[in-house]
Amino acid sequence: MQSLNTTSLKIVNNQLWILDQQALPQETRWCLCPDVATLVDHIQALRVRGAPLIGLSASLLLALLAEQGMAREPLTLALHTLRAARPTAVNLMNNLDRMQQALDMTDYRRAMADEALRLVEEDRALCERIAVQGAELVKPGSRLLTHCNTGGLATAGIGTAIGVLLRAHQQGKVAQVWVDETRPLLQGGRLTAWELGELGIPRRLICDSMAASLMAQGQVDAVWVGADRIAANGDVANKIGTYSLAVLAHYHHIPFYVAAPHTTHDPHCPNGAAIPIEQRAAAEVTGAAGSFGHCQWAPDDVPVYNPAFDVTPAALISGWVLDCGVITPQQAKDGIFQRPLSA
Ligand SMILES: CSC[C@@H](O)[C@@H](O)C(=O)COP(=O)(O)O
Repeated sequence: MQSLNTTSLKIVNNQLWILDQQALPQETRWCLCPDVATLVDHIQALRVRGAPLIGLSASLLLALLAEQGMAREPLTLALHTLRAARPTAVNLMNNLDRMQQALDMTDYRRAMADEALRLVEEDRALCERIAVQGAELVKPGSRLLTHCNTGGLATAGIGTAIGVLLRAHQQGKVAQVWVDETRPLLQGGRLTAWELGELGIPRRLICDSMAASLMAQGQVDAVWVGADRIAANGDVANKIGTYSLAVLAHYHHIPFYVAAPHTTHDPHCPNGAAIPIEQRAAAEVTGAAGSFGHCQWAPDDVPVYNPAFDVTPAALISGWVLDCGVITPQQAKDGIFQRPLSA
């Protein structure tokens, strides 16, 4: 397969490498993904993460395995194993549906390579279109708040919500980005704080619990987040903590925007309650892991609740900023998300 280079995925000599998003920003470490078990482990450990990137990494690995001579039956098994790696982000399932169609073709080896690379190129283009649409909504001098990480690390392109922040910044409209640290896995504190720095976007890190008082002080002009799945009624699953930001934004009359590619939309999922929410290990909440090793502060025997995502009801969303346009609350109420969307 031809070489490929994105911020966090690369193909060199027909091998897939992922940038370890658990090691950043202290260390830039690339990990090899020679087989399905290794990639599933990287995905579950969030070394590869972000809705679009998970789907792209799985598609690229399948294409490489096909090229290396893997037969249809083991490829089908591999596809099903990858599909189950993480349950919430529907981009994984949507990408794998397309890889399944390629696998069904006579020349499936060629078809899978072409499809995986097409998915990467499409994701790059989708990010660009989201950014163009979103930047128009940003007013000059804005202080924007974002949650989790939605940038080049999480996609093949410039990102979703962070892509919007980048284009708006290039247009001179961003005074500052408030970066939620995003407990428990700190995608904001580790990844977004780093990525915005690399992009030269003025940013200031806060603990998640500080957003409310900032809003009360009038220091947040809009909230921009990504999405892992958009249901048929417009409800959105995204990183845990997103819903509380939406409630806070609503109370303080602050616009709350969701930026995502149409590949994050799932018309078969009727509403947020039907979105499968991944539950994760207690150790992520009882302590923290990082370049310093693992540090635990909670008692060993404390019971823990650790959902990786929450659901923001459509009623709290000011606009769904997609590659195919900005969906308004009225359009969502009228059922636009009940039908498939296209680029
Ligand atoms: C462009 S990434 C959009 C979402 O995937 C992002 O906001 C998010 O929730 C990521 O969760 P993660 O658990 O880090 O994969």
